[in-house]
Amino acid sequence: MSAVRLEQVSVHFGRTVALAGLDLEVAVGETLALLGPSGSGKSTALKAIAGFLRPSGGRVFLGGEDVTDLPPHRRGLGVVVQSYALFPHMRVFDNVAFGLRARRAGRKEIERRVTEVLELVGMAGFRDRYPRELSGGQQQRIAIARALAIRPPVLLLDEPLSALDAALREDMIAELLRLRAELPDTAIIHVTHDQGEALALADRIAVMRDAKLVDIGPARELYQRPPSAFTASFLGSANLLPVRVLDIGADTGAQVRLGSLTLRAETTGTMLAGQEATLGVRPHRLTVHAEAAGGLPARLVGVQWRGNGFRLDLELDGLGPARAEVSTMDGLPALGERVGVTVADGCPLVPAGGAR
Ligand SMILES: Nc1ncnc2c1ncn2[C@@H]1O[C@H](COP(=O)(O)OP(=O)(O)OP(=O)(O)O)[C@@H](O)[C@H]1O
Repeated sequence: MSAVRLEQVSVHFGRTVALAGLDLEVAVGETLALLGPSGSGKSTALKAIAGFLRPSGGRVFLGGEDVTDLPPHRRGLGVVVQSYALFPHMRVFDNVAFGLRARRAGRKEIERRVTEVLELVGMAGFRDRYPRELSGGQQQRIAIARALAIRPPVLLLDEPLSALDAALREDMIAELLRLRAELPDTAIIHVTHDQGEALALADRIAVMRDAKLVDIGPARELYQRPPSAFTASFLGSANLLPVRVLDIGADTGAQVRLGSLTLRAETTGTMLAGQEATLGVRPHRLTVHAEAAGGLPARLVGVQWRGNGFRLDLELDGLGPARAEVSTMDGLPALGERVGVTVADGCPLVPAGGAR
């Protein structure tokens, strides 16, 4: 049985359609990331599951039970939002005990359970502090402990790391991975617009756009073989380059023509020789060099230093803009000059439709 199931859930705010007939199923113990650009409906989907808003249509099931008409506190879920939302006047212990007290748990059970979840998030020594005496990361750990105290079968996380700085976010990703391993029966739905977070944490990723689900699948599969151009560019920032399919091999993939280059490409779905198609080329799969060295002729129109390397904006002759990532600028022509660009073999062909 699934932990969460949405059947054709729609949410309208006046004339805005925030969610358009979403079907979604999350298994017991599974971590699903809801990924998509701002305004795509991720938070709305999460709020419909939590019961914070009532769908205009469709049904929400938890553990097989129809909870569409139940208020949030009767759904028994753990919820963590971006801005910790701890009670400022309560010590850590009382914050974490809140849900248990609301459920009239006994004093001994509260003591045992709060101690247990504070240990789980590595905050056992902080039980007597007030939220203002904690760092952002520590507050977010307490918010997670508070959500887990009632042993919810489903944990809903709405951008829980977005208020944290980059280094802390890395720590918290490691923390959430550890937590996930310790809670094998808890389903987690994690709303994020950060593809790195989704790839690191999720078993499956659901990509949303304009109130709809675009693609859903195992994280690695979606990344390596994106089923749509939108997912290719959103999950991995792929350049979408026009190619012609020259030949399809049984298991060697396809041979494609990109400008003056002939390349080997991975196929998804059915492709036919002679067909026009789109190649999804991630920035690190482009190599940039002097124009005389061959490849696709282009102009270098932007250079950004990113600490661990450079991001290059290119204008490919006749093919449009593309982005590359290189570790060094040594030996590369200067900004504004002509360059040659080569593309690695093995990039995926992306089915037509759903372009950026
Ligand atoms: N309470 C509301 N009243 C009116 N419109 C709303 C309300 N909440 C959300 N919307 C609209 O619904 C759409 C989906 O919003 P939602 O918050 O679900 O997006 P999101 O994908 O979570 O975005 P973000 O990543 O920016 O949080 C947006 O167009 C938004 O403006």
